[in-house]
Amino acid sequence: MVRYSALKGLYEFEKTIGCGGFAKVKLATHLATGEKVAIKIMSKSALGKDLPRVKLELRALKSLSHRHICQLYQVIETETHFFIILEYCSGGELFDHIVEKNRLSESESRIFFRQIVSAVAYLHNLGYAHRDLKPENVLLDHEQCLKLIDFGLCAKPDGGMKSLLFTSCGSPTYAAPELVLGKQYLGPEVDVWAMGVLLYALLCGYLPFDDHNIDSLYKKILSGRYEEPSFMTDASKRLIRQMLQTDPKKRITVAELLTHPWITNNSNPISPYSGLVKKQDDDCIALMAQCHRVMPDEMWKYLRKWKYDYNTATYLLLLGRKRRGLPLKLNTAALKVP
Ligand SMILES: CN(C)C[C@H]1CC[C@H](N2C(=O)NCc3cnc4ccc(-c5cc(Cl)c(O)c(Cl)c5)cc4c32)CC1
Repeated sequence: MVRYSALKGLYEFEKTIGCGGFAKVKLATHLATGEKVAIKIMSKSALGKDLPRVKLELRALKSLSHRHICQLYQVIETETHFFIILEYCSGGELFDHIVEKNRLSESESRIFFRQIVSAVAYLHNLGYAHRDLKPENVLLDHEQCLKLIDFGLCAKPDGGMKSLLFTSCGSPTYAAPELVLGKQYLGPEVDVWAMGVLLYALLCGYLPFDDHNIDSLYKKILSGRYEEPSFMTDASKRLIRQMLQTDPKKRITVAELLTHPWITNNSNPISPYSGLVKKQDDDCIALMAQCHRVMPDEMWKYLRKWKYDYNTATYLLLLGRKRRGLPLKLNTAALKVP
């Protein structure tokens, strides 16, 4: 096990929980609170030309705060590595959840899909597009609550969401026709298509467009034709058709999804801001102030700068403990005075 000295005394590594592209993700313990975290480790030399992607992902993660988006706690950069400390999602990938249940009922699919729509609407309202939405990038936490991850392809086109993006990215199976054609495209429409593929996978247990041969896969995507199994209700079929619309201009928008009857189904429309998680909490601030031997307002003045240092991680993890009704405690040995 390589000793990462930059995290000594702050985090204790347990095991590798996944590898994606140029990153390794390890399970670790945040020593001041004892809470579990996921640490995404990237070696700068291995990143090479992908280094800007990390900067993009970090800029996105630092501005995101939503219950259905994996929360960033801390960023540690050394000469050789990036360590991105993230919310641990103990429920694993949504993909595995679907596979083990074969497929989900319409009502269970709706519960999950509402959370995805809320997270993507929040992203789009901030001018971001995820561009790599797929079941592997949707995780579950200990309460079966969904968390969107992997913002490495996240785009915030400088001209806002109207300017066109070019880089074809993400996985071909979830790629919209305009992406497959290498056409100019707008981020949000590409996310809506991928959400259509995701909802289809929830309801059917398999993908609308799939083929081991990439060219026949592309042909299927461009045709926009897919199977509508008999167990799908007419309402589900209609919604999927509106999302898997090959013409991006005719495709339903996330804003329309928020109030779509299949989505609301007589319950309240989804607010894209639901579950904002970063807020001022006096109990957590008081505990940290006491440990640092400073006044609470001094502590909050420091915390609200959101430096994503060890104190940000400690504060956000204490917030999570409080939300779960757990006692607030700190192991001061691990806490560094600011
Ligand atoms: C490209 N994908 C396939 C790579 C795999 C890597 C391991 C992941 N993972 C598990 O496999 N099981 C458990 C598990 C638990 N908590 C996690 C918390 C955060 C992230 C995470 C968050 C962000 Cl923001 C991000 O960018 C990345 Cl790469 C990962 C992954 C977690 C995780 C799933 C995706």
